[in-house]
Amino acid sequence: MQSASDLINKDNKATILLMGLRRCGKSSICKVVFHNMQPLDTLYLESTSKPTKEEFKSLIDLAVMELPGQLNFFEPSNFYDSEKLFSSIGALVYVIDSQDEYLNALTNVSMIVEYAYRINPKIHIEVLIHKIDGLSEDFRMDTQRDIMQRVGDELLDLGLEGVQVSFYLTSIFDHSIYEAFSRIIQKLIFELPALENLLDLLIQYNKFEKIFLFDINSKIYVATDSSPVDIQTYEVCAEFIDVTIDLDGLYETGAEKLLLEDKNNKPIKCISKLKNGTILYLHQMIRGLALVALVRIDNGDTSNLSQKEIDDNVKTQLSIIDHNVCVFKKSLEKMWESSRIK
Ligand SMILES: Nc1nc2c(ncn2[C@@H]2O[C@H](COP(=O)(O)OP(=O)(O)OP(=O)(O)O)[C@@H](O)[C@H]2O)c(=O)[nH]1
Repeated sequence: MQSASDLINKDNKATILLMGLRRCGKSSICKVVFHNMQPLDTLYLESTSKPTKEEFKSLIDLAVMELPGQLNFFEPSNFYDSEKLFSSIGALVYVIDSQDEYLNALTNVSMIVEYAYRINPKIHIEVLIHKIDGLSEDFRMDTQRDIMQRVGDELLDLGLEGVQVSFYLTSIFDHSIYEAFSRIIQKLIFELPALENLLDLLIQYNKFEKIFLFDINSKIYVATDSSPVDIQTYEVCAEFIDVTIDLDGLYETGAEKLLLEDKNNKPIKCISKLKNGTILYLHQMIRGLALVALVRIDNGDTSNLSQKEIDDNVKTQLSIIDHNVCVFKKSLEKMWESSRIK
């Protein structure tokens, strides 16, 4: 398995490089995921003419670079030294516009993968089959199969049969782009197995059904427990963050408080009971992260209990959860202090 220490670039950051042909959607993805731009507003984005680099602080410090589609990557460039660039990045994310004729993109991605892999064999190669909102369910699957097959064949022709390429169906108009970026960023987190173990322990000793460790600003989850992710559960938990921020804004001095780290402030917590009895639980962590979980509290046979006794039981169980989450937060702090990528 790849060691994440190999992904640290000169600035000690995990770097993601976004590439793809013109108008495939690279800037839109950056704006929607990292700057909360409304997807429809991306219609007015101008074509990018120079490479851009943005930095984000989350559990790890992350840099996202975008190479404009109009640059011919294989021509000498004033903007970057491609050899240095590829040797310093953790993940290459290549975006393919699935609504457009994509054969050129497939040849382009294969050439880039060959080049990148030769310079940096540890690089993660991720292909986004993007703008799938315009395709029917059946056609999405056909397109994915076709692209995977053709990319596989091209790489085989180039003698690169061992290269691991991951494919994701994405759109900025739903949560698929967040899910894809969550999985990509997780590959750059050295401590991920340890984090997952801790989250599994939380599930084991509490009434959690599912836990996500979210980056509050982007709604990317940097870790989750080992049970499979169901997109609806993700959506409910991600939207709960917005609700919490809005509510906090009503009662506190500013919603941005949740995004900032202030040791003197108490961490923000929010609990909400859904109609089906499930409880949504949010607890602010370190570095702009929040633990968001679905909790199912089982009151057992309540026929002989008064409403007050039932409520007291729920309160007790929530206090135990609070205590355990605080212990998790301390472990997270320790983990981050000794983290290799900061
Ligand atoms: N339907 C649909 N349109 C999208 C999606 N993502 C981006 N777009 C649209 O695609 C167009 C091009 O998007 P950009 O983000 O400017 O593309 P780019 O790859 O950065 O383009 P260059 O800067 O020229 O390299 C815009 O009109 C976006 O609104 C998507 O998921 N679905």
